[in-house]
Amino acid sequence: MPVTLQDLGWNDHFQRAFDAVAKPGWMPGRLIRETKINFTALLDGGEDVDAVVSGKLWHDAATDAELPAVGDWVAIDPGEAGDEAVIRTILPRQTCFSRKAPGKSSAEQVLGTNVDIVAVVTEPGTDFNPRRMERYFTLIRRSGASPLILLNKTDLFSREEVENAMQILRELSPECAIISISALHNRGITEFRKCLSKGKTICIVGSSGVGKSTLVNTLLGDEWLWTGEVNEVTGKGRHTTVARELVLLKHGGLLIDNPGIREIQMWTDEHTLRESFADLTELAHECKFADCSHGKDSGCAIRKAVDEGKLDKERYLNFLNLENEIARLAKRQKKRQMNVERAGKRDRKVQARNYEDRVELERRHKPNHRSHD
Ligand SMILES: Nc1nc2c(ncn2[C@@H]2O[C@H](COP(=O)(O)OP(=O)(O)OP(=O)(O)O)[C@@H](O)[C@H]2O)c(=O)[nH]1
Ligand SMILES: [Zn+2]
Repeated sequence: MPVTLQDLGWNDHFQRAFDAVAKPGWMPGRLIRETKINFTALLDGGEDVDAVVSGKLWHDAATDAELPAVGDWVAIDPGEAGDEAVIRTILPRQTCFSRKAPGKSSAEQVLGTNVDIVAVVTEPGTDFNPRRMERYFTLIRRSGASPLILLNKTDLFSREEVENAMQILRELSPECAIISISALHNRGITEFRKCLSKGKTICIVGSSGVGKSTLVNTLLGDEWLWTGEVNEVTGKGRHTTVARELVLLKHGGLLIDNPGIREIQMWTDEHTLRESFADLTELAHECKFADCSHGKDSGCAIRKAVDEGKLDKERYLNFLNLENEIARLAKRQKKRQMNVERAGKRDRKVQARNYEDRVELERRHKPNHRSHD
């Protein structure tokens, strides 16, 4: 059966957005792969097409986060015969999963868009860290996606150990679904699959070694459907961890297979951060001093709650660390802004010119190139 737009996550929201901008001949497509020079999009029927970003779209993007990303629904202009297909617009994103780019920059790095569920994989052993989970939840909440916790490697732990870990996670985020699994032994996978209904996009994150690849392989098995090309040597669908890719799952649902988040840093704003610690922010109003640092200051309501055992110490420390993170981020952002504002405009113009030249060049060099003639 041919792949429909609905299978790919299309809905009324995107249809309306598309109808509002589309010119005759334009087609909706979902971006499944990004390379240095172009994107691959899946179209109605499951056919894929390579497309470049329009010069205007490139030019109008104030930040990298506004450029197309894997998961985006876009309007594609196939152009005249012989033209390279062009991405004209990004249809408004329903969710955007991103983080602060690795390193010192404060730029936002988009990991995947229109993601419905972000599954955080952890395990009851050495990786187990409620504080880190808080950080994931903050990122996920900010993206607009729903969080799901997969407690993996349960085959290595006793019932009590697993139940204990589950309990801690439940208290941390009561509204979040938690599934205990063993990716290696195929346990709990059926329950996990129930979350992956038709048109729903999932993204799997977690520390290195926690079992993400094993889980993805278990999930895909030999039944994973690559609508893209097949490797001539192995006869298998291409599955690289280098590029970010979106895969259509045979039993419904889509997976954005992300090359493992090794360095999870927060890209978030003060508001979101405070929201995830709303109870502590509330409590801070009761501190004696308005500028209480919740450290050694006298009359600190938060420290009092810790001392009285009403507030978990870990959560308190996490709260303090997050405050530091906000300050560091703000400082970096400010510094960057000063440098970038001057240089940025100039650089952007050069990039755009290069980009337009390249599009033009490709057009001239590949006069008969079309992806699916
Ligand atoms: N016992 C047990 N081992 C598992 C399970 N899932 C994964 N492993 C093992 O854990 C190790 C790491 O698994 P990976 O799937 O490579 O972990 P990853 O999260 O993809 O790691 P990165 O690629 O570094 O991000 C491998 O040796 C797996 O065989 C499980 O459910 N039970
Ligand atoms: Zn205080």
